[in-house]
Amino acid sequence: MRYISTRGVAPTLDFRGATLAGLASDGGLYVPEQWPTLSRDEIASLAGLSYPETAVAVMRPFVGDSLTREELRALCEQAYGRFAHAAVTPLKQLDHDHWLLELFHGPTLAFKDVALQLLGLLFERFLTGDTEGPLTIVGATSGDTGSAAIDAVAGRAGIDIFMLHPAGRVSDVQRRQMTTVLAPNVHNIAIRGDFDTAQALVKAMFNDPGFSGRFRLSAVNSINWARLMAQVVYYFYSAVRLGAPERAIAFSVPTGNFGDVFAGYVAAKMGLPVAKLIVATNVNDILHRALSAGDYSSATVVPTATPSMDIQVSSNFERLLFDLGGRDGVALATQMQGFEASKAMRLTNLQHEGAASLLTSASIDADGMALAMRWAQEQANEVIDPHTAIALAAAREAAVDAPMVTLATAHPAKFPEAVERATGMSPALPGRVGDLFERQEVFDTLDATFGAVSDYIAERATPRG
Ligand SMILES: Cc1ncc(COP(=O)(O)O)c(C=O)c1O
Ligand SMILES: N[C@@H](CCOP(=O)(O)O)C(=O)O
Repeated sequence: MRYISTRGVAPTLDFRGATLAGLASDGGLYVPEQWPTLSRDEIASLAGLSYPETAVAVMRPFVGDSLTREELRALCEQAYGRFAHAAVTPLKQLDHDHWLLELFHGPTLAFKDVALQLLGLLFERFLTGDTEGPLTIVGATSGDTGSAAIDAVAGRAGIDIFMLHPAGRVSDVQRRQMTTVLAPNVHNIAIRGDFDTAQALVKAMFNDPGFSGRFRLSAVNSINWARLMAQVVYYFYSAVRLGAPERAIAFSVPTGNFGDVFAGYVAAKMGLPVAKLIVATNVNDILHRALSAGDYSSATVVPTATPSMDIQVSSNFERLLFDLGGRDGVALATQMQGFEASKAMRLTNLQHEGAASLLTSASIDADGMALAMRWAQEQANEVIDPHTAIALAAAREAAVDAPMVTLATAHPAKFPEAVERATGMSPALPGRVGDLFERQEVFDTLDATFGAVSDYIAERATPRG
């Protein structure tokens, strides 16, 4: 399998190369040259497989020659062996039509662990015997990617990680899950700005030839293809349990950076019968405006009780626009450069109408979120996190004639205040996070400027060999 950039200029890479590169050198994102497909029989044969076995079957075509089947199996068993539930991503039924897909049984209590536990192992495997010098991972987080990535790479040789989070805009649990990891290769930076600014700074460092020439940069955000590949697996795993390929399944996905829902799009491209993908946003609803009216124009980020989704520039939307727009890298580069300059863009008819056949969207406000939390509690005695509630609210509004799976992306104890406000319940942190509130925190706070952040990293990272 070869990987091409959405902007058409960067070199084509194999899976190992795309994983280590993170972002393409032309500013685009890597995508597979073509979508591999699984036949109906192959999908049916996933029934009864364990999560790691399903992961091997779904990811194998993407990995190509970069790993043998046995190597991939060993990495999946190791990655998913750390999950606290035997099913790794269990389904829970809420009523006749609605299920929750619980994605938060990993070490840091959010869906990010599903991909990042594997990505940490992939980095280690691909760096073994490599002589190009240590990897400098630079990432941006609105709360959950940061802790999952840090857990996945803390203490690993040959890797330094610099994680930017928006100061004061993540929950206490999220912040402490990052800042109390005191491994020498972990560097936490609170920036005076929002997540979009942090993400733009990360991309600017990749795109600055002086900086990226000096350090061997890589990414743990969903700009890294390997992240999305690992997330495709749970769409197959859950759909097969609910009757696919004989019946089509709908998914409602709480969405910010468009990574999780794009993984669902990939599953559909691979042949999984998906009735609908619901893109559920909070009031930071650029994606809802784009999908419903073709208007992808960024607005000021409003802080909400779903901080992980307080995003107005969604990285992975570029992958969708590329695929729907006929995979024309030159045209997409012009479209994206226009957006980067003006913060506004119209979808072409091809992109807008192409999206509508599979994707629908909803913007859910604080009241809608709280109502969904109470409904889950009253209906099924389930305490859900606010991000999950955004998607559940959208799922309950949607007119879709298919079993509906809402992706439960975080454990409610990551956001105790919002849960308590809506339901009166105070969810307890699972024992696996340990004495989080007793540990010492270490992080630095910086202005959200390229100079401040790149100088900070340059002083601490190891230059290329
Ligand atoms: C708990 C939670 N739910 C939903 C999302 C949105 O996912 P995505 O950015 O892949 O759209 C995030 C952040 O990514 C998150 O942390
Ligand atoms: N909500 C995310 C934002 C970054 O998303 P990613 O999937 O691109 O890493 C977070 O928790 O940091």
